[in-house]
Amino acid sequence: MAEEDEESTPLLSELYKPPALLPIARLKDQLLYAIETHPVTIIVGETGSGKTTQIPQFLYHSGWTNDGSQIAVTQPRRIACTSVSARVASELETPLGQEVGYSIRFEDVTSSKTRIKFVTDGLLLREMLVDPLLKRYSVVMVDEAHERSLSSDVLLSLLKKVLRKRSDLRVVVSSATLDAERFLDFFAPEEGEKIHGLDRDEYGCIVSIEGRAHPVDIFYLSEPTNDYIERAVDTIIDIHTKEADGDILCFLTGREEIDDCIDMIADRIVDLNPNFKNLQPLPLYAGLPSDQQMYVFEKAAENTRKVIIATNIAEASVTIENIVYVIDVGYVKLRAYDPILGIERLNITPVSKASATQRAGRAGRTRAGKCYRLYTEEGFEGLEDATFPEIQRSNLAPVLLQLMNLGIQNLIRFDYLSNPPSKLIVRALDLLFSLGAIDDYGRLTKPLGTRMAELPLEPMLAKALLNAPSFGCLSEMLTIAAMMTLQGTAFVSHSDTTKLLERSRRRFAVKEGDHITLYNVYQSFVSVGKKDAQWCRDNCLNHKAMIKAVSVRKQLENYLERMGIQESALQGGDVKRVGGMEMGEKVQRCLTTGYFAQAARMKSDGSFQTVGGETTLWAHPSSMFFHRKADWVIYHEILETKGKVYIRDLTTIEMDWLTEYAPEYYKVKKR
Ligand SMILES: Nc1ncnc2c1ncn2[C@@H]1O[C@H](COP(=O)(O)OP(=O)(O)OP(=O)(O)O)[C@@H](O)[C@H]1O
Repeated sequence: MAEEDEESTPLLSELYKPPALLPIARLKDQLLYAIETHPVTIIVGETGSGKTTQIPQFLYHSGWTNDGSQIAVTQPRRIACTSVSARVASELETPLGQEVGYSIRFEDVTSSKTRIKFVTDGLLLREMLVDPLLKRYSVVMVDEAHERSLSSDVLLSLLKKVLRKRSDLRVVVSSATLDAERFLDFFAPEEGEKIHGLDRDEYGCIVSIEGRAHPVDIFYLSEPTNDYIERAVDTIIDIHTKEADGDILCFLTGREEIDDCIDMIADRIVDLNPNFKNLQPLPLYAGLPSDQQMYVFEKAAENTRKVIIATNIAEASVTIENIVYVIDVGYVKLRAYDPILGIERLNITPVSKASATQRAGRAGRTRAGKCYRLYTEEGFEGLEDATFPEIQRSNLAPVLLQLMNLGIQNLIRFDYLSNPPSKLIVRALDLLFSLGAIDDYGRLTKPLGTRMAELPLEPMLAKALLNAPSFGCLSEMLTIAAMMTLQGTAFVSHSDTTKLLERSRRRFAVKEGDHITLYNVYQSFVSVGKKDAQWCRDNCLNHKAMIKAVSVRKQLENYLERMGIQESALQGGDVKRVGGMEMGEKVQRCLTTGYFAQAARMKSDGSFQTVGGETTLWAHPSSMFFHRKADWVIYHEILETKGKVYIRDLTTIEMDWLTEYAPEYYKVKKR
């Protein structure tokens, strides 16, 4: 740290005693020295050694924020930001949002006092649009870098550039695997080069932390299983009936499996001896509204054992108190984007060793634990070391748009940690070009391209929203965009309320499709005064999610206002339904200008066919066109799961609009 801070640091630093049991406590001075003397420090430590919660506090107490700067700690997932920031705030005995805060898309719980900020890696990338050198931060810690999320990979590349311009910035990369050398090598100056007077050996260092909070015993199957859900249920019941107290965390791959597993547990509880009926299953997956995600952190009722059935969102950084038993089925659902067909596939894939280690690490955090791997030890040895980088299997359009807005022109030769396949880059550039975000020379257009990059929405939705004033439907599109950011969490669905949910969906439905239906949901919510939780329950709506939509809509409106985009219709308070042809058609046309590349036509059997006819698609069960007839539609999302390609959020359109709003795109397609 700078010399003028030194007088105040010893005092502060001595005041702070990290939890004595944590292995990282022994390395505090070594760590602080490493960070002070090297621009880049790579931390390799066992799970639970204290990296995420302690390093930011060490830095805070030793003066890295004395001049008003902040420490950013990035996480690949929102749930890690919210839960770990709450933990660090409580260790520092300060209310969340004061000295310690978090920032995730559309939710900023920080203040002018905030010094330690947990932030999703994607959001920190966005911050760079307004603060390209990240000047407000003295240290950026990229946590869970081994997960190789798309945003954290791109962030590392940009941090490498920023470090060359800022000799005062420190980057800490925390990784759970032995990939440390690779990260170090990525940042280091070339052989013979010096940056800020430092050569290759002086520029970065690796600090390893041995040991963990409490031991975890690992158990394997002697024979592989061919039904891991059933095996997981057996294991849960075995633990519950035979093992000492302590909650259970079981990793499955997705929501459907989680729902099945919870149903199977419920069936099994019926047959259990009355002494063992005290088992409380709780789901945890990304699509669950955030207040429901938070239930898993609450204490179980007295004499009750919690069993949390989760996807890999609970895999890293989070600590759920009292988890003693972890069950790992050994699989994860990974997204893989097909650049030829433009489809995202959700493939069930074996986990990597790094993931398996992280999963086991969710036990043994507050006491000794056990991890049951539902595969053999040989199976474990055969796993890949680390997860395949997301940048090599994603739709890159959103991130490339942001990179271009940061002034990075040559996206092919950009300094990636792992190069994305050129097909992915080409597909993304094609899409951005057809949306009008880039010109013939691959430069961002002004103002459309830059505005699309600035809006925190994916490019097609951003384009439709920006086009709304010209159709006279800005107010409606703002609402629709806000509702789309809820990603399907507006309606609450439990298997026991399916019928009720269908009835409620029908109440809001209009023939134009899902987008305007969501608009009607929002308008009805506003018309009952926004506060009525009972009204939401009666309509199978999630009250918290609806409140969020109101806040998101306001934030989007502010973005547009800053861009000078307003519309007289924006007075608010208009609760008239937009089912009538006139406004409906405006919205349909406006959506077509953003989503023309995702158009399909319904066939007589109820399936859909893409424009080129290459792929058969099915309306997702959450869409009104799961049951109803349509002709041409545009859709928001396309996902293949278990060999079937689903489209979500559909709106009907006229075929002619495709050539009217995207003549170039459809000319090329016909050839
Ligand atoms: N919410 C919490 N409640 C109780 N103890 C906690 C909580 N959060 C953290 N801890 C304690 O602090 C330890 C270190 O947690 P931390 O998240 O800093 O570890 P880490 O090294 O970053 O691990 P990982 O890479 O697995 O996230 C835990 O093992 C646990 O003992």
